[in-house]
Amino acid sequence: MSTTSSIQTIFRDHLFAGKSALITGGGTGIGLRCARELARLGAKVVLAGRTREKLEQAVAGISEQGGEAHAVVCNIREAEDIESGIAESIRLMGGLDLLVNNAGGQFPSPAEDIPRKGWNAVIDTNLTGTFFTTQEAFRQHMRSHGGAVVNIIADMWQGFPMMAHTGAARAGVDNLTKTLANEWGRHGIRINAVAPGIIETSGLERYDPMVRPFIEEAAKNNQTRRMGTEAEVAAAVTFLLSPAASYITGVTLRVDGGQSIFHPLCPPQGDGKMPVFEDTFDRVQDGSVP
Ligand SMILES: CCCCCCCCCCC/C=C/C(=O)SCCNC(=O)CCNC(=O)[C@H](O)C(C)(C)COP(=O)(O)OP(=O)(O)OC[C@H]1O[C@@H](n2cnc3c(N)ncnc32)[C@H](O)[C@@H]1OP(=O)(O)O
Ligand SMILES: NC(=O)C1=CN([C@@H]2O[C@H](COP(=O)(O)OP(=O)(O)OC[C@H]3O[C@@H](n4cnc5c(N)ncnc54)[C@H](OP(=O)(O)O)[C@@H]3O)[C@@H](O)[C@H]2O)C=CC1
Repeated sequence: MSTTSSIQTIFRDHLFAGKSALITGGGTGIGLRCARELARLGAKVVLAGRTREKLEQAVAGISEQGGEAHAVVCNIREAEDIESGIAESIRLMGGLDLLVNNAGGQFPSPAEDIPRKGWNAVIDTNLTGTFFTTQEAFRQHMRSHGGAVVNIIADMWQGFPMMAHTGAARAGVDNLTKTLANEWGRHGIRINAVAPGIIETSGLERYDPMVRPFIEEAAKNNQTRRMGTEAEVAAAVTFLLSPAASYITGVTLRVDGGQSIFHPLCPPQGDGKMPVFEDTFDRVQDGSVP
């Protein structure tokens, strides 16, 4: 497979040559950025999600940039979808070495107003869906071949006001990350997590526009004084999947500009002096760099 050499990221070419990666929620946002990075570095990728059109558009973008990508329609809230989606991914790629459990979402609501159906939807997606996707990857491939898994969670370290459901689910995944790292290390499997702060993605656009000012205000409460980029999260995920992290398992890496260490005695100030890390995927795609 050839890759488009003009795309610049922090990782060396062919880092994942011969590897197969499944990214849930890979059709958009952070998941798509991870998929593009892994494909650029030589991995075959499967993008899984519920919406075929989004997946196919994403696959076409990766193919145009010289990567090998496939779409698998799969709702991680459905046990049968997970089982068939993992089987299809293994069939398409010839294996499954890397798994990014990125599919997820929630809605803002005061805890007292969360309806049972909404609570269940968020737990089923973020906690139960993540667990059974990982279990199925283990049963169908990783138990006998090893692998590396990264779970995407969130900054819920001080609780998650207005998002009690996702706070509980993501804390569960943080704990699962440690349990599975302990249980499956003997099979050559590493499992880690990444906990993003507030990241500028298509996902934020799915919230009611009335929520946007709150998100922008909240995003100043970190040492960079800005939202994170998809590239900054994807770089952390890629590192944890790579051989450079071969002695790391069971950890959660916070990619939040220091949001989760906010301290009232020294709150973030100023305009933010830390540079943004951006790759050049978008600029190559829109033609602004060759
Ligand atoms: C006011 C201040 C708020 C401040 C908050 C600041 C927080 C900033 C930090 C942000 C950090 C995280 C960001 C992200 O993760 S963005 C990326 C993820 N993407 C999303 O979250 C996408 C948006 N969410 C959804 O798609 C849905 O919420 C959901 C996760 C539930 C999945 O939807 P799905 O389509 O699968 O399910 P349904 O639509 O059938 O919904 C099932 C039931 O869920 C309840 N529900 C859903 N949406 C709402 C809502 N907006 N309000 C209340 N209840 C909701 C409801 O019971 C649904 O069933 P019914 O429709 O039958 O009633
Ligand atoms: N952006 C941010 O600030 C933060 C994001 N995160 C988390 O990062 C992850 C990626 O979010 P982001 O890229 O921002 O947002 P997106 O909404 O763009 O990504 C979520 C993806 O998950 C897919 N998805 C949702 N539900 C399911 C399901 N039941 N089965 C399969 N796929 C599903 C969606 O596709 P489809 O709807 O077509 O199925 C979509 O592609 C999410 O888990 C999110 O909660 C965490 C902290 C902060």
